[in-house]
Amino acid sequence: MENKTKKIRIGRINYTNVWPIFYYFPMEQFQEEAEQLLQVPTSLNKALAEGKIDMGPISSFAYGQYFKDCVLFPDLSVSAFGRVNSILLFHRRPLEEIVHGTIALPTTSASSVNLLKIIISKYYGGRPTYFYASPSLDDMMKESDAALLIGDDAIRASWSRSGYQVTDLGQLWNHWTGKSMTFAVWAIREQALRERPEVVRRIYEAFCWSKEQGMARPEEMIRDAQSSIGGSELYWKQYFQQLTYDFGPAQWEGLRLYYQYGWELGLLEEPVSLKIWHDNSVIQVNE
Ligand SMILES: C=C(O[C@@H]1C=C(C(=O)O)C=C[C@H]1O)C(=O)O
Repeated sequence: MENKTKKIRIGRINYTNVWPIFYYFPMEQFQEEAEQLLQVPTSLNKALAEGKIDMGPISSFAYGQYFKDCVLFPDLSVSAFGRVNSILLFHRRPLEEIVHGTIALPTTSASSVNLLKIIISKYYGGRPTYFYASPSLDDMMKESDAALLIGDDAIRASWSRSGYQVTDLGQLWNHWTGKSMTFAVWAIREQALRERPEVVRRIYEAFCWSKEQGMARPEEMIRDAQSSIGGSELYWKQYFQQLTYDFGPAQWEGLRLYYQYGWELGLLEEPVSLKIWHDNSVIQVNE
């Protein structure tokens, strides 16, 4: 029997990058059954770990930390096969020269912060000093050689003519590995899945429907992004087109490599297994 009194709490990342999946999400259909919490990724990661939300997008790195309690939904993610345009490292000198320097990391991110650590360690042999800071480029750069920004903070900073060199981490990952990188995954706590399988299935189907709508008619979403953040119609059109919202074998392959490196470098405590929801059962992806 489903426990019908308990609402499903859905997290929502407060960046434009999730709009193609959330923009048309019919929340009004779930008024009695679900509620939404809008936060930056690290707050949602913590909320999911503590059981304060049940499902929604979290940092892919956070799934690597809490995978024992969670399952991932197929076909939903924020990924890129190359450029992301909103996971950006700003640096004063060429990358090769700053990999032993001081790098400021945003408190909002888990996936990208660890992606940067992996790339610098694995591919540049660097050992920088990292420190965490609020996502403000000017403040971050006061005492560092480089600063990482994600989401809308990165987009705004990329328009600011700061004079810094800019490296796109999605592009860098793809350059070194030839693979896709997944930044956000759609997770569900296994407990919620056990307690409310039917409503969870309907919410998942509504997300898939919303994603189809977002892909098929992005015009209103693009106008909305222009008026709330700025930028041209072309900018947003390309931004949403360059991101991938799927989560299938190509994304799993890139993510598995990311988790493997994360484990090898001691960023993750143990090897991560990818558990994917399928029609109310769970499939383990090994290869
Ligand atoms: C593509 C992005 O990915 C985001 C990056 C995250 C992270 O670094 O932890 C988490 C969620 C994603 O939405 C972005 O910030 O633009």
